[in-house]
Amino acid sequence: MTEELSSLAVALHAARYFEQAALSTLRTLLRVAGQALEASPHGRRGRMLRGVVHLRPAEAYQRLVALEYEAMEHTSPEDEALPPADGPQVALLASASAWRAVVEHGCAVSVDVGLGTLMPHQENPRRMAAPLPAAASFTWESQRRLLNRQATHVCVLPLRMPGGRIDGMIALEASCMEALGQEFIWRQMGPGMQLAVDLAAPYLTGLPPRPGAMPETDEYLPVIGASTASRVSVLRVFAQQEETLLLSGPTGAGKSRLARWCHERSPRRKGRFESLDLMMVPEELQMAELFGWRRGAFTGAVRDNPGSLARAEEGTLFIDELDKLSLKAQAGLLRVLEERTWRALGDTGGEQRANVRFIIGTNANLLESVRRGTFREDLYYRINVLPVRLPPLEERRDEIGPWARYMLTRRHRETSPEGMAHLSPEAERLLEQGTWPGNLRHLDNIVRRAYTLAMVEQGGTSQELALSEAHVREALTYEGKQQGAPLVEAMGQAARAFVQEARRRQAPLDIDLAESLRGFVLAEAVRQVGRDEAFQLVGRESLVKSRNHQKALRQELKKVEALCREVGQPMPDSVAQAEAGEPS
Ligand SMILES: Nc1ncnc2c1ncn2[C@@H]1O[C@H](COP(=O)(O)OP(=O)(O)OP(=O)(O)O)[C@@H](O)[C@H]1O
Repeated sequence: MTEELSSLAVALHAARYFEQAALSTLRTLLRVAGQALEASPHGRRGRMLRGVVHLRPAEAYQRLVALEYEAMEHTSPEDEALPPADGPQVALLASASAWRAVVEHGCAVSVDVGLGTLMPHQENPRRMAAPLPAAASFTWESQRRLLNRQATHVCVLPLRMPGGRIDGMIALEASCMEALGQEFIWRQMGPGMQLAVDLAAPYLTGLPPRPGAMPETDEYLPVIGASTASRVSVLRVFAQQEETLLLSGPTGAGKSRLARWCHERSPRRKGRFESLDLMMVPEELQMAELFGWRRGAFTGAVRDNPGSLARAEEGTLFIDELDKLSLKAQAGLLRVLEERTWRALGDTGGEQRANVRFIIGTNANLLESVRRGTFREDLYYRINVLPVRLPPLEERRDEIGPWARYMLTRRHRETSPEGMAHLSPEAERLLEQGTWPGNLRHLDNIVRRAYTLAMVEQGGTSQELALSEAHVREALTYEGKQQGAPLVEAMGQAARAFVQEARRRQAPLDIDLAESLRGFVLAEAVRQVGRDEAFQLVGRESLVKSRNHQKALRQELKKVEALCREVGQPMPDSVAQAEAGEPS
């Protein structure tokens, strides 16, 4: 092993790209494991299959590299013609349960696929005293997928960073039917292999990806910048899988479109792509929207309705803004994900089987929601199988220009299908320097507004259109004015309503009751983002830190209550919910 480690150190030192470091590491691990297997009692019947490096810092996939044991001798780390990062071989991913296990235990884990067990190697695991119970964490899908590719035993080693953070894992797969249910070779190999992985970890996380051919663009993903290229390569692999894909990223970053792109590249592309945006569905209707209903299931259900799940049968269901799912509907979704069966509301017949691939979108930090108790931990782990984070536009500035040009052409073709639109270099530069809190949606809005200004200037019709810096500048200025206007106007309206009410009444309406506006604002913020975030949103994070925000909320809501009492109106729903402490 010492010799292997020193040649690995030399190879890592020479590596310029992540892929080279990954292949050198896999080659070392597979060679050492292959020799150990040969020398073991299973040597005659067992064989090594492959290794896969998964780089997933901060809970999101960045890169993948796989190496088949058989192909090992034909590739060399010095070879510039490295295997494609998104070749079919990488599609053979290790189990999500294995990821959870290495993160929870902080050490290597042996997987016995036949038994469905995950055994941490260390006697004194980081979090749990006992090995993860098989049924609780190792799913039948993982088991089936591994067995389909002959893998009976898997060793998963964490990519540990200084300080204990785990930024990925390396999975080694072997086939040995005879050893099903038995201690395999991994445990005695573990410490040596972990040393190799610890040696490689800084290179794997620090080296840039190999600059290669950019992934192809298409109508669903018309722009791919250098910074998103490696994510797109990973997504190309994930699109082919059946497991749940979790797309996170800020609002307007393009998650819905990317979900559609994945569907179009999946074996389910002939089926439907169904989208359910939970932001648009009130909590009490979420179960109904998801599962559909039978006539008479509830007041107002006058006819059957199939629901999103049934509509997506044989296709893909994209559930956006998942953090808005109520705890009750979370339980329902978990059941479908685990058992693949469901029943429409009010249906007295048998359960239906779901043949659907799920893609989940969220701009919230779900792990944080788990900590706050508003999102189920078991559901989180069930959907965190193939997580990919879409960065904000700020982190992919190289894409701003190409996106703006694409959006301009797209807008122009809506009016002049044969027309040509041109974005001046100065206009492009101005856009590139801008800040885009609303990401691609925001950029699209500005381009559309600048386009309208240019059109007006050019008399309303033009086959050839030139968008100048002045148009973009004006569109941006207009935006500044627009942003503040609705708020000021709405406050004015509230003031008018207050005065009108005071005039209408026989008794005066005390102006101090106008302070209840603060309560309305807080209740609305709680409804939109939850209690802790609501206080941060309105600049009162210090109250959250000192844990005084519940009390402050109660005080503000009391003023709303006083106003409602005074004018003889019931409390609005958002206020009543915030008061009842219901999660938003
Ligand atoms: N692939 C794409 N092709 C064309 N336009 C796109 C694409 N991706 C994003 N856009 C533009 O950005 C806008 C936002 O994209 P999208 O709805 O996919 O973002 P999102 O991350 O799902 O946002 P939210 O979290 O608010 O639902 C689109 O309306 C469109 O203008």
